[in-house]
Amino acid sequence: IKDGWFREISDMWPGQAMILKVNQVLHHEKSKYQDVLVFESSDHGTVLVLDNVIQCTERDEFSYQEMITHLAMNSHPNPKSVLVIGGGDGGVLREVVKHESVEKAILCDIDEAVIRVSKKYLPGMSIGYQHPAVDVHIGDGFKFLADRKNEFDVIITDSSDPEGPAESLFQKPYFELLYGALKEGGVITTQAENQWLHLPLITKLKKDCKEIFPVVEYAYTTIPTYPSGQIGFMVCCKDASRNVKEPLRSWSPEEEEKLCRYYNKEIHRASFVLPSFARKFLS
Ligand SMILES: NCCCN[C@H]1CC[C@H](N)CC1
Repeated sequence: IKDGWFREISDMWPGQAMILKVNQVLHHEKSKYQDVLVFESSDHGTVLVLDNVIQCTERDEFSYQEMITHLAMNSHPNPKSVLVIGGGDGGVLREVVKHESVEKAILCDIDEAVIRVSKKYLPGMSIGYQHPAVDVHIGDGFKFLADRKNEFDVIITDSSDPEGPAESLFQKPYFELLYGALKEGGVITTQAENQWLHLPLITKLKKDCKEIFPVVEYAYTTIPTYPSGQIGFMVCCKDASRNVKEPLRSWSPEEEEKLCRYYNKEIHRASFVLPSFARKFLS
């Protein structure tokens, strides 16, 4: 932070940077895995930063948390057991438990500091931890999955970027583990980066996933404070006949209004529609 501004400078998005005005720093520590910073911004609410990368701001986190969750949950006929890998801020859990079918929601994040800090400074997201169906496991998602077979209907990988603790969550062995941990007809979504910045990585990710899952589709959402203003998701299903681009289940318009600020059944469909420069690599 310099002269009252936070700059998200990284070699993952060379030559550009999101910059947010800082009112005050609320917390800063070196956890076992990463640098953890929380600050009050002038216009984006409280902001969580890990290793100098914006993870979420109160102003626009709902876009990412709703889309990564409901693209998966509404592509499954009856999701009862759900696993979140990463997601320590609790936002995805908050979205998962909006589905009445959920009987068990496990969250596995490697860094206890993110959970601790989110419970203290991000109440609107960490509210997800309060639901009775939720269990929290601190550990490496890769290891957690290794001995879980045929257990989950939906697995959501809400990760940071490939540079850092989440590196293994972008490689093919991880997707083999996801496949094995899913029950029949299971669905996964993963944080799959930005089509303007990471097209080669996303192309490789889709290729790897297609060697494991019969259904693999890339979708994206708009989110102002992420690099280049959007982030994508890989949506995969074990059931070859499932069209994840169409919501299998949906809320009524009234319920949608009450439950979500970004996700709706039309945007579920629209999120898979890609610009030509990306479509030729990702379809
Ligand atoms: N629930 C927190 C979201 C973490 N995902 C982010 C995606 C974009 C990245 N540059 C940083 C992490």
